Amino acid sequence: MRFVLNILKKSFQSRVLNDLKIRAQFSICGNLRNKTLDQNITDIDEDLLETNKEYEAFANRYFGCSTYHNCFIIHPYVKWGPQKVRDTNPEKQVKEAVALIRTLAPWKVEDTIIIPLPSFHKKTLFGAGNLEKLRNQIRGNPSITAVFINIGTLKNMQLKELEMEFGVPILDRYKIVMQILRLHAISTHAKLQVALAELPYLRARLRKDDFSIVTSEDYETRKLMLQDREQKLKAAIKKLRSQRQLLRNRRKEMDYPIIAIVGYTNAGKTSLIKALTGDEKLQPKNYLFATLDVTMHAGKLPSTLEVIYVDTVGFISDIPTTLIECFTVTLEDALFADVIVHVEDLSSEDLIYQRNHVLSTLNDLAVKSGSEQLLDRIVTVGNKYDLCPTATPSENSILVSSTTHLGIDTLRQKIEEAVLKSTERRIITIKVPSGSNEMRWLYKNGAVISVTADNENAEYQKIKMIISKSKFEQFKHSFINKR
Ligand SMILES: Nc1nc2c(ncn2[C@@H]2O[C@H](COP(=O)(O)OP(=O)(O)OP(=O)(O)O)[C@@H](O)[C@H]2O)c(=O)[nH]1
Ligand SMILES: [Mg+2]
Repeated sequence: MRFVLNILKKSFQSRVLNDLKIRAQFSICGNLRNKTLDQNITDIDEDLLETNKEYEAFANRYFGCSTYHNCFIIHPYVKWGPQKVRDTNPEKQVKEAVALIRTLAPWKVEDTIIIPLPSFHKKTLFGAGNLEKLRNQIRGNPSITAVFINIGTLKNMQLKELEMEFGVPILDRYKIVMQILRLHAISTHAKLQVALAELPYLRARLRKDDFSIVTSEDYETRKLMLQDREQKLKAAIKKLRSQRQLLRNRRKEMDYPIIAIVGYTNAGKTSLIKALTGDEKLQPKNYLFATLDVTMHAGKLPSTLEVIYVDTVGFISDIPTTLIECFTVTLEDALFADVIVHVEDLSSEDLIYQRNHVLSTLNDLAVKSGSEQLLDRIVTVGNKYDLCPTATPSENSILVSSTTHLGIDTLRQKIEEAVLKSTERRIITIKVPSGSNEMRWLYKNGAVISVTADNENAEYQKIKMIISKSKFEQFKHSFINKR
């Protein structure tokens, strides 16, 4: 493989063969053992992801990963009106802002402050009194190297004004989330999506009065550079999309039920899959956006039915839709799942807010893609129950602890019920002659739960098994109708 790669690398010179491996880690199941689903994405221009110096210099000015910061966090919030955020409070939102910065370790938080505002529209964001107070506090503390204003996206004018007022770089949620994604993206797939997510932000920052733009030609060149990059990235992602479609078809052909695990970032999705499958290779991490790649993991349900769990990228509130859209390609896997498991973090102070955010995003995605039926296939899980046994979960949710495995067996049972319903599989008991073709056929095309001797006829055996509606029809057609 490496030899082939080298030849291709040489012959394409500035092009590189990027290897996208969507590897299903079929670790514990009999039938699934040793099967992998590998995909190669080829012919991606290396400039897209690595060596375009001009683009890197331009992007680094805005996303600047080169240095780390000691941040002063300002959480502005609107008390009344349409911009008021519901189901949460400023103190909880500040905690999330702190968690975002900690995810960028060694970045640090120097201090935090909450400021009520009448709206987010003002040129300087804050009124004169607050501005003066903040200016004194920030300029008077030399250890503050950046200010993180905890709102989705600041306007150009606000960035410029505040940078002048405070004398340090100004960051918003888009910038911080981008920074995290840039650091955590490992696979080609994730990197491509992150690269595409950067562009709308950069485009909005591209200004004729930028100090680095001397002539209007500079401005046009950069505009074209962004356009060109966007086209190439979109083409590469389109290719990925069709490859993922192929992969989905292949999975469908294999006829293993697919269970997508979704939820707010850090809710414990990866940990839950680890608990459900026993896959020791999975590494849950206590930071936001630990998972940026969709991975597949095999598991067994109580009846012995083999399923594939899909780990997905976590949701987060208050980031622009352009950023979310870049991850919809990964969420498409969730949309094609047979069952969706929505993991909630019971220990989160912002549980209701996170729940509503996940459900409304799923709802939007389902409506957009015309797959509303998906919303009836959600199993809700209250995770981290060990941390807060007194928490009030949402109705019908299954309480579990992915670390102590409390409630995991009950969850497997619930998932099985949901899978049987959504895939029109059912549990049947059927008598077949021992060692017959019928018996072999059933073993091949269903999940056998148990085999017992038939007391009435020693030549027959009773097979209890799970079988899909279509396979059962096939069985009747090939065997029963011919008896
Ligand atoms: N005490 C306790 N901790 C848990 C539980 N489940 C997960 N955690 C911890 O929560 C943190 C996040 O877990 P992950 O499984 O990485 O969460 P995730 O939802 O996959 O996160 P992202 O991929 O970043 O969106 C880790 O430190 C886990 O050890 C649980 O049931 N109890
Ligand atoms: Mg994860």
